[in-house]
Amino acid sequence: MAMNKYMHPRNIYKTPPDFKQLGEQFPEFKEFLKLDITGKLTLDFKDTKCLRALSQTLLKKDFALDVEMPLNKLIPTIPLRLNYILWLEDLLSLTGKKEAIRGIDIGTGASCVYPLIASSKNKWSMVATEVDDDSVKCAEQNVKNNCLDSLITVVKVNEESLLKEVAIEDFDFCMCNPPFFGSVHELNPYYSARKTSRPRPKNSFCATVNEVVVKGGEVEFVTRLINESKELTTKIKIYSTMIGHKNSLPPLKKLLREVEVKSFSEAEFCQGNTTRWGLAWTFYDSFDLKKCINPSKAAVIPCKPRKPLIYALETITVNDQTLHTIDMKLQKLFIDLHMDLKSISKKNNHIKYLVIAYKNTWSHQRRKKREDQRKASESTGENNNDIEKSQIVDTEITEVRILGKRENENGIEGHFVKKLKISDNVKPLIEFNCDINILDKKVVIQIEDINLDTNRDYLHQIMQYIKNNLKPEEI
Ligand SMILES: C[S@@+](CC[C@H](N)C(=O)[O-])C[C@H]1O[C@@H](n2cnc3c(N)ncnc32)[C@H](O)[C@@H]1O
Repeated sequence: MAMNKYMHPRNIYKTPPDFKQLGEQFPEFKEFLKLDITGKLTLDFKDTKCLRALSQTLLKKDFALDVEMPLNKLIPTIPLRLNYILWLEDLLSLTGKKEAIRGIDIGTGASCVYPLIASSKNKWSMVATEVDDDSVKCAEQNVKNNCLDSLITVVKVNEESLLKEVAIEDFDFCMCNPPFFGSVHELNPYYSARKTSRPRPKNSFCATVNEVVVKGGEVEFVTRLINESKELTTKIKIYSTMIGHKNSLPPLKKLLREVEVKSFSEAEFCQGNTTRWGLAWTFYDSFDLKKCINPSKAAVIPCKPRKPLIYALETITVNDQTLHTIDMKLQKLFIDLHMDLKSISKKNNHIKYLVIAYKNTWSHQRRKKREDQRKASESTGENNNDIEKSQIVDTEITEVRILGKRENENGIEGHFVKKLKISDNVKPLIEFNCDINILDKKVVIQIEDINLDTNRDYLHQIMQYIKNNLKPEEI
């Protein structure tokens, strides 16, 4: 139960179920309980029948669901499934839609566990897809047994497509627990030479190969999903998937950037001794998925609302060029600080950037400048005023930037980054939205951090840096 404290804050299994109570309430569960040497009632987690009894009992007790789970198929663990549903609730709340939510569960399995929980808990309408004939039959029976036919439709689909067969109408979201492994070999840690020292899994593992193994593993499976989403774009508001291995995240996030999603969000699902990950993306710009707090962080940080920091340049005279001039100056300022500008939207009197900093480049700037000048004067190497090449290599960030001075069509000189490469494994230090607005002939700059767990001091320091370097008299 090492990671239960990081479970989603609304997950009812944060406090582990009391086996004694459960046994008293459900006699069919009691027969699987054993006394351990300390006299505590326990379950044999290596026995698939015990795992199934626990999952079935929790679904009965907490969701009034009666679910058939064939022993030769994947036995769903309920705390993890609930973590995913709760995260979807958080993501959907960003869209503003509260009722008549419609979703697709790709690969629902024999239990049809996600649609059953989603529709009994939230009254969501679900289309559940599956390729395996036996699983389709069992899933349909489970829907019928729980009288949820009006909310859940099980569809037998073709292996070739993940969404296209069913995403004919519009949906609010899609979800997926993909086969995680690329080969049977990967399944058993003992087969993999690299992992011979790994302990045996604590839980019994029971599933058919097709449920958990797919050619190319989860990266290829989710790559297909991302590529299909690129074609369907706004047909589905939020695309999402579970990820079984952390190292699958970097290539998939890279692909999301390449297909130019409007925003994406990742989550960590912690339960018992297992961690899984979630990835969600959208092609809508009316909501920002980055605003969704990672459930494992929300579980441990107190949630107090944060206000954006505001700098109003009141003394300047606003003309047609003002917004553009400030835009150029701010872009140069962020680029000089080695920050990454992810998205820029420009509308009439408003400009918005998403800014990402990977290291603290804004503190002690004067000292850094003096050191740079000293190094430059000592240097005998090539130094060209127009093109400055610098290669900064540190343990975490590899950044290659070629800065060029150019004039735009309005004759305003600016610096332009030609190439900025940041390793996908590097975690941002701070991500913030920067808004420039012209309101009542005043320019207002507003910055707001996206993740609640970032150090708020950084935002204050960055705002101070902006104030020091963007003086009204210089506009
Ligand atoms: C890891 S299991 C997940 C089962 C269930 N959703 C759960 O969480 O317990 C993956 C499921 O996806 C199904 N599947 C594989 N490829 C599929 C495809 N192209 N379309 C729909 N389902 C697929 C498999 O048959 C399997 O039942």
